[in-house]
Amino acid sequence: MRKVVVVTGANSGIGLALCERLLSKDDQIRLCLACRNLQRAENARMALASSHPSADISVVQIDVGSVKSVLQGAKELKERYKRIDHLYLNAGIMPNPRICFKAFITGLFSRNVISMFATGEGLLTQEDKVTEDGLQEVFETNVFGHYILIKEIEPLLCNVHNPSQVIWTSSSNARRSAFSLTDYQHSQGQESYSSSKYATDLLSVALNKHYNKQGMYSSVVCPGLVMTNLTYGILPPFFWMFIMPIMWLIRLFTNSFTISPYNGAEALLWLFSRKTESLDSRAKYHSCTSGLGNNYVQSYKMDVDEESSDVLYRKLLDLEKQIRKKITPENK
Ligand SMILES: NC(=O)C1=CN([C@@H]2O[C@H](COP(=O)(O)OP(=O)(O)OC[C@H]3O[C@@H](n4cnc5c(N)ncnc54)[C@H](OP(=O)(O)O)[C@@H]3O)[C@@H](O)[C@H]2O)C=CC1
Ligand SMILES: CC(C)CCC[C@@H](C)[C@H]1CC[C@H]2C3=C(CC[C@]12C)[C@@]1(C)CCC(=O)C[C@@H]1CC3
Repeated sequence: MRKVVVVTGANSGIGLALCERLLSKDDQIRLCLACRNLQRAENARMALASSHPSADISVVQIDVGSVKSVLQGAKELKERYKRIDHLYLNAGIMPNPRICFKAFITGLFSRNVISMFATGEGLLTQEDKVTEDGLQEVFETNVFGHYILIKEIEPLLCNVHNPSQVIWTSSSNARRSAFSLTDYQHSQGQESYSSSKYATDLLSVALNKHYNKQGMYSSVVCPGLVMTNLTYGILPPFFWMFIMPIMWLIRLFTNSFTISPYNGAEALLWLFSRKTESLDSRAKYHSCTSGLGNNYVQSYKMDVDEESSDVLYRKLLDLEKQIRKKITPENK
């Protein structure tokens, strides 16, 4: 049976590099690019098809920042496939990022300098906004839209005899102190990205608790620091090009400067061939690149506790109910 792989945010950056690497590994897969912009998705599909002419690559329109769009996209997936073997939840945003240069300079002369480069902790703030669904945009895009997608295509993912994998692109920037269960959408603070990635980590643990017995396994990946449209929103491309020699130098001290989308996709690709039984529910699988440019995967225990993960999951179930009522009032 040909494996079905769905990737959100597949038209650029890490998502696109993952698709390219998946097809190079196994061009018998049925690959579906789940993207919000059909033109960008079609361009990506054509680029992938030109290097893998015999591959089965299709597109589905899903804007994870809109529940209506997720419901419509999920309906199309259910019409098209009987099951989904690997669902990569990769789409993500970091809107209006700002660097705190004071924290950067202070960090440079502190003993936490390596960890600062690896996680970006305390260096960035973002400006969030409210979507048409009435949710915080970063939370809806990075977490809730994907959560609804899983719920909608649950029958395609849950099979005890043939388990499926859900793989989240999280981040080393996920931080417990940026997240609060009383403000899990992060409407109050300025670190919505960090908060959303921590929520991803908590949600993945909860999904394993609720779905492993039904044949669905969730894992979390950190791709490292990668040059993509997301990082070009933090500093312009010419600046990153200019400091590239410094980045290679920093790579001698931290393996998290993966830099290219190809390298960043390492752990995502690695998980593709893992047996579900061998996965650790609480591990974050990191793409790593050594000073000499060699790629490998390292797993670290996540800073999550079961109670917080349960509480968040219950809050998401409640929010799901509310949103579904709002969108389809006849179901009241
Ligand atoms: N770059 C880095 O250093 C790191 C990135 N990550 C994570 O990796 C993931 C991929 O990001 P990256 O490749 O870096 O950045 P890109 O901006 O290149 O890719 C993000 C992808 O997500 C898509 N996307 C954004 N919003 C939506 C939406 N509402 N609905 C559907 N798709 C959407 C984008 O589509 P469109 O082209 O239409 O905008 C794009 O395809 C993200 O989750 C990010 O948080 C994690 C750690 C480090
Ligand atoms: C000399 C240069 C390397 C200076 C760059 C300073 C900062 C802009 C960067 C240092 C660590 C970076 C980092 C990210 C963004 C850019 C930095 C803060 C991320 C937060 C990007 C998105 C992620 O998901 C994780 C990254 C961690 C490291």
